[in-house]
Amino acid sequence: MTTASEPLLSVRGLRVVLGGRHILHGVDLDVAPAGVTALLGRNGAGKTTTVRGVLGLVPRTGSVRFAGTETVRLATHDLVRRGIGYAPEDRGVFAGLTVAENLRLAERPGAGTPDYPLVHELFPELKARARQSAGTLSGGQQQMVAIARTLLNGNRLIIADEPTKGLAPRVVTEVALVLERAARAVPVLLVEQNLALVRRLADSCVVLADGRTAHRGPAADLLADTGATRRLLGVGSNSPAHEEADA
Ligand SMILES: Nc1ncnc2c1ncn2[C@@H]1O[C@H](COP(=O)(O)OP(=O)(O)OP(=O)(O)O)[C@@H](O)[C@H]1O
Repeated sequence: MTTASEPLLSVRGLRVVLGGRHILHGVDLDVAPAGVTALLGRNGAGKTTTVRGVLGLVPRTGSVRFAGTETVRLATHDLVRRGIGYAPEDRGVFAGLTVAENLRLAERPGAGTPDYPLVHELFPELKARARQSAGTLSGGQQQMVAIARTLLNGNRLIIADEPTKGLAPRVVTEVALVLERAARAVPVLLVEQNLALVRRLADSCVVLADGRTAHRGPAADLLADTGATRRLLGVGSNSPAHEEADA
């Protein structure tokens, strides 16, 4: 069990080798038991591989403690059963199915009654659009479906991998609202490049560079330090290109 001050997820010295190449050389990160923790880094820094390492989708070494238990040797299905929900970068929404069918497919046997009351409370729009084909939803609404699926099964942590990638600024604002609502219910590890979104949502952040943790701390401190964001992320924290979510 975790105590209130203990991280929900604590990763230390995470290493991953893929195709004979060392991709992660020692990633350290903590996710608090509430709010949003942002995972940042330039393209190719190792963010997605870190998420895949945490979920056991790639062979990894080091320590991955989740809810007080060492999980680095556990299989992915065991981690999922323990309450880690994942919203992948491409959202993984089935375009030919309705919203209700997409949600039904995410119900997990053995996870108790699917928490539709929570999903409908946070996202009433999904109830209203239950019979609509998911392929006809906007990018923001599809992201809502992807996040809602992670909330159905009583998960204790949601990992959202670049939920705003490729979305228009207006849709980024919609996704920010979706994540804000989800984070009221469950802590979120948010992989994100959009610093305006990080500014708006994240309490703390972890920055990766070349497969290592280069910075950890309160998100506000990093974003207030233009020199650090330039050095670590290659952008100024007030760069207009990264302010879309404030619109
Ligand atoms: N299966 C693989 N085999 C070999 N190299 C890989 C594999 N998967 C990823 N890589 C490499 O590992 C490095 C980190 O990739 P990763 O996708 O984790 O970075 P990222 O920070 O998520 O990047 P992006 O922001 O572009 O999505 C990259 O150089 C990538 O080319």
